[in-house]
Amino acid sequence: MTPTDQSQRTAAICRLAPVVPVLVIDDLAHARPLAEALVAGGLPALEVTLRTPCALEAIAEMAAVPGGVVGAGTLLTPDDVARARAAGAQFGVAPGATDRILAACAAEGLPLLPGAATASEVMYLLELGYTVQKFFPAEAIGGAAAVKSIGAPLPQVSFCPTGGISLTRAPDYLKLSNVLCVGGSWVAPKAMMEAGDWAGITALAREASQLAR
Ligand SMILES: O=C(O)C(=O)C[C@H](O)[C@H](O)COP(=O)(O)O
Repeated sequence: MTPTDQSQRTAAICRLAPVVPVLVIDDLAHARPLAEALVAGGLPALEVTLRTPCALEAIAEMAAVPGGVVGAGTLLTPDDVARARAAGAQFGVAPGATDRILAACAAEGLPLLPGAATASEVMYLLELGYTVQKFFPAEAIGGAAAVKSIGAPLPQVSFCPTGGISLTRAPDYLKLSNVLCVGGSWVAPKAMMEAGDWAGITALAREASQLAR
């Protein structure tokens, strides 16, 4: 799968809603109700980070939830890519980009949202054909002002800024012409998951899904 094809696919996924929830799932039993709660609130694209032992099983459970589009985040190795694909991930997200990760996603046919934090990183990925990228860690590297500035010389690249973004920060990004959506963990707080407060998570998702772009 070429980088151009991958970018077309990730652009479509990013356009599904203004926010892609970034999920850290510690308990496999949370996977399905969490996905159902977020989809019900209007956030269909879900990024499950491969940071917990049950993450791959969680992806497999969540992939069966109607209306959801489940991807794997924190892809760090080619093995992560292969296992995410096998679990049913429909897209991948990485905090940065290495040649090994890029090659693995191309070989596995997994559309990747590769991470970039500088103009040089954005340009490198653009040369390869990745026109949709994650801007990470967004708040720490200049926030919406940095995304806007990079868009002046590089308007052909669109971003999903992620990292430290909240409901109140999101609008600054979403009004930019080079932002398709933002990623964030705020819609799935650990305490609400542990309390089984799925209605509360649906309410957070609904609030996020109604952000203007
Ligand atoms: O796991 C990845 O692939 C990452 O690149 C990191 C995540 O995108 C951030 O951890 C988002 O989390 P918040 O900053 O809490 O919204």
